[in-house]
Amino acid sequence: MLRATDISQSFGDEDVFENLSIEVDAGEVLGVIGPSGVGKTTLLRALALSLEPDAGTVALGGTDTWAVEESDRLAMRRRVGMVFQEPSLFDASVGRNVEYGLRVRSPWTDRIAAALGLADTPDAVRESLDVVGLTEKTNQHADSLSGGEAQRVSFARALAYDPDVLLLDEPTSDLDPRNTAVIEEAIDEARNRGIGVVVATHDMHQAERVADRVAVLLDEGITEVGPTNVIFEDPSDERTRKFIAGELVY
Ligand SMILES: Nc1ncnc2c1ncn2[C@@H]1O[C@H](COP(=O)(O)OP(=O)(O)OP(=O)(O)O)[C@@H](O)[C@H]1O
Repeated sequence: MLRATDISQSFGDEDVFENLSIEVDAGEVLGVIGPSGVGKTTLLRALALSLEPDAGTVALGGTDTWAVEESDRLAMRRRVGMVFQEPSLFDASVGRNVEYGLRVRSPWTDRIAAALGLADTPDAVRESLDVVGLTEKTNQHADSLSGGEAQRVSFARALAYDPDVLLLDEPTSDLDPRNTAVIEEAIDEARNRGIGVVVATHDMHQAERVADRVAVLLDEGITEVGPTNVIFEDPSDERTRKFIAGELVY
């Protein structure tokens, strides 16, 4: 579905990663774990097509995203949803915030819907808010939400437009256990819908709970990628083993 091949990125004289390859399939959750500052966010920005890597390719559905016209790349970018560590909602209702991802409504379609007496909230908005347990807050203003609820709305917004791939950058690092559990269930639901999900997290337990496969990103690049139970119980790379055991000090 989404595949980065031999990508390299540096900022000034700092190499973030070199010749890194990673892929996520439809309907699988890939965890990316690694210490803070190792380049998880940079990797996700490359996968989101918002950063063109210095070298290598990023292909979506087999098409090299940086070899196509800008307009085609923009269309491809819309097939990749992203949820950041900090939720950022607009100055509008919860429903409007989620609906933004759909980009199908306009004042004109609003007027038609009102004239015909149709429901004001599109099904995709209702269903996405249902996944994160917030349908009852559809008409509430976004600025009245708690941080955890705001993050759940950010997730619903990304889910609403049915992306092929969903990239989550430390989606629950500021959340309490209850909101974290809701997001993790929503990740499950995204997988069930056939979406390829990449979750970057420094919380190894979260990766163990939600991921089908895990990639371990250390200073040397990706030391190992494999099924979650193998990475946590029987890694083949010594640096992976040390990282999982908490023996690598950063
Ligand atoms: N736009 C940029 N310009 C310069 N340096 C950058 C830029 N983006 C990232 N970096 C540097 O690249 C390195 C990797 O950063 P990145 O945010 O990708 O790491 P991370 O693993 O996501 O860290 P964290 O878990 O703390 O968010 C850091 O040293 C960071 O300072």
